[in-house]
Amino acid sequence: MPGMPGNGWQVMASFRRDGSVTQQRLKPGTVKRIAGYARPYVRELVLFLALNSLGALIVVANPLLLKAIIDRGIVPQRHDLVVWLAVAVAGLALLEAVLGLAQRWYSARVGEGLIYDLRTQVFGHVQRQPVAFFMRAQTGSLVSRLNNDVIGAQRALTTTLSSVVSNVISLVLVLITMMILSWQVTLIALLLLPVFIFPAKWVGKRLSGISREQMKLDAEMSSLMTERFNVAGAMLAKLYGRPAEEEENFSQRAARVRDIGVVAAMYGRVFFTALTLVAALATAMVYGVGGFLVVDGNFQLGTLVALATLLTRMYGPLTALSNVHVDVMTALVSFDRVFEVLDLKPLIADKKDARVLGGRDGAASPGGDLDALDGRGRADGPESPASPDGRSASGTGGAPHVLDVGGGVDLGKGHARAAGPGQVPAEAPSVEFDDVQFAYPSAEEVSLASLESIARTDTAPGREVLHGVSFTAAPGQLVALVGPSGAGKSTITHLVSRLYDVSDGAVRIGGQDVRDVTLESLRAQVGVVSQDAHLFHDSIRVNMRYARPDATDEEILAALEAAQVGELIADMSEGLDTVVGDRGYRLSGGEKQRLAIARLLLKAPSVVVLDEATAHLDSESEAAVQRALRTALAGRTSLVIAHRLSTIREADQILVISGGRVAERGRHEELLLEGGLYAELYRTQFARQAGDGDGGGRAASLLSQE
Ligand SMILES: Nc1ncnc2c1ncn2[C@@H]1O[C@H](COP(=O)(O)OP(=O)(O)OP(=O)(O)O)[C@@H](O)[C@H]1O
Repeated sequence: MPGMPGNGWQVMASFRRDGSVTQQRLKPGTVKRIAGYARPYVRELVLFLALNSLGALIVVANPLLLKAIIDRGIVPQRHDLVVWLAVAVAGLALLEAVLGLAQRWYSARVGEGLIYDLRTQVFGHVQRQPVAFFMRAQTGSLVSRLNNDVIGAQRALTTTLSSVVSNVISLVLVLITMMILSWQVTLIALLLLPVFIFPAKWVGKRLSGISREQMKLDAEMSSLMTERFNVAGAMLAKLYGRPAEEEENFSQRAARVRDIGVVAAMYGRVFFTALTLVAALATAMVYGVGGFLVVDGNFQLGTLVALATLLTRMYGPLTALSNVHVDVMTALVSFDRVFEVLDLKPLIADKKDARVLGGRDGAASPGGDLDALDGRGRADGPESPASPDGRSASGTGGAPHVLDVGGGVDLGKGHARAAGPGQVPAEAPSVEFDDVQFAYPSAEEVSLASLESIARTDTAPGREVLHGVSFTAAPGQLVALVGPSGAGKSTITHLVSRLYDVSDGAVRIGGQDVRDVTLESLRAQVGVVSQDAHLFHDSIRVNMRYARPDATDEEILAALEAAQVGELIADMSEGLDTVVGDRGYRLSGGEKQRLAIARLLLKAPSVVVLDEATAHLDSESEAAVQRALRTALAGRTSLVIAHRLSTIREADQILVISGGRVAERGRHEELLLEGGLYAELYRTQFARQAGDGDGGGRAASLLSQE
């Protein structure tokens, strides 16, 4: 397009950016930190910028060659020179093409390399955040931080840097050359510039506002779709929704997206047209004024053509540079936002001198790096850790993974000690809560306001949820937690696997404070099965191996068998290769929990934390889950949020939790006779199960004796 600045689209993209970023304050040291990321790519960056500068030289060389062709070849009618100069123009074009490819190679290497570095770092760091972080942060914002901001950050080093460097160089060269050729014409051309720059700035501002609005409307429309089209949302819409109203609601949002799209397109076109028009007008003016001078013999024809060509290469860079501060700030702010995530210290991390849980020597983990989940070598290492009293502990290191436990374990009195050798961990540690106070961490401690959709208002420290909870689960004991909703049962279980840290008091496993041991060794010993156990969208084999990567198919099948899902898997045509999870084979609630129990058996932890499923299961699944649980709990110290009468009846100790305190404790029959909260709970929650052949007949009769 004649008079069209080569990088018109790029210029427009720059004006679309949100100009308000320039008001943001960067954290001190951001630029220095970015330089740290650029360091591994210095060689590529230098070569890239050198190639860019060479490209800028060609921008000027080309019009000068045209001038030479006209003034030295065409006008004096020198055929040889015309041919040679034309060949030179062609050669230059070829060189430009090669330069372009080389530039792209280096910019892609630097850019993609940097994206890779940042992305893997952010992923690793986010993974180490406590679960509280994920409860607050919106998955969408988090993924966007991993994608958009990381990409925005790399732009700082490639696109923005290169456009600044090449625009400055080419602009300086173009202006100098034009001045040399004719300072009068150059001045006239420059006079036209404000005619464009000011309206461009105005349209640019409008454009960036429209772009922002467009993104917001797009996001709203997408989230409406995501919410309505996920399984739970679709189900709710089917049961309660009014399709006509849903459609109307959606069409209103889509219409706003459509309308703003039209406005954005028109503003974009106006901007682009103005840019092209000014360059074309300037060209006309140069030809008008310069042509006059050529006719009068004051000016060579070639000079005129060179000036007109150079002119078209002046407006693009000038306009781009007039908005460069927005580009640079956008890129820097992206870096800042990525750094913000990287700087969020994980609330739960290994202490510098963290020991291996149950470790014989309790040696400090290597390196002592707060960020690193160290102690790996020890946890999986050959030395078999032992509990403090010198007995060999299991779960970490040398825990036997033999799963020959399908034969039914007597869960009657003393069930915990019923496990034979080689079946389950030989010795389980005690679990002790010592005057535990706990408040959920405040948002400020665990999250970033910018990752939450609604502005964070609850910066106040969380209200205390547990008040002086003390109890001890002796090795191999089954402790059942019961209590009204919101009493703090789940919270207690979260503290065992250190999903959160206590505010005061201590949680000890085998006598060791969980805060003093490595997370890796802690999680190797503590197995958790939640109510709605999550399975990845992958094969059963992969899901099972998540618990123990080196498990053989035989071991997996044995675990499945012991968890009462062996038959189900055997009936599947693809066996262990069957894909389960969100979009895979649909498992029932009971099957899912049994699969999770199988995963736990494979892990062979010595402490089990379990939230029994409340979902109503038919009596067959119920019995199967119950059998699976017996296997899972045998010989292990277990803390179970109990919803089944059979479990609480078998518990060595029942803790009745109420309002964050242990209100009552004892065995089933003792507590029933006390006639307190437990008896009340029994009446409202569990007595019903007594009639379901759950072995609660005796309990029911006890109650009726009151
Ligand atoms: N992530 C959280 N952040 C802040 N407060 C929380 C969080 N989770 C739970 N709470 C609060 O802690 C208290 C105890 O909740 P918890 O989930 O432990 O109760 P629960 O006894 O397990 O209840 P349910 O039987 O209904 O699951 C409740 O008042 C709840 O509102």
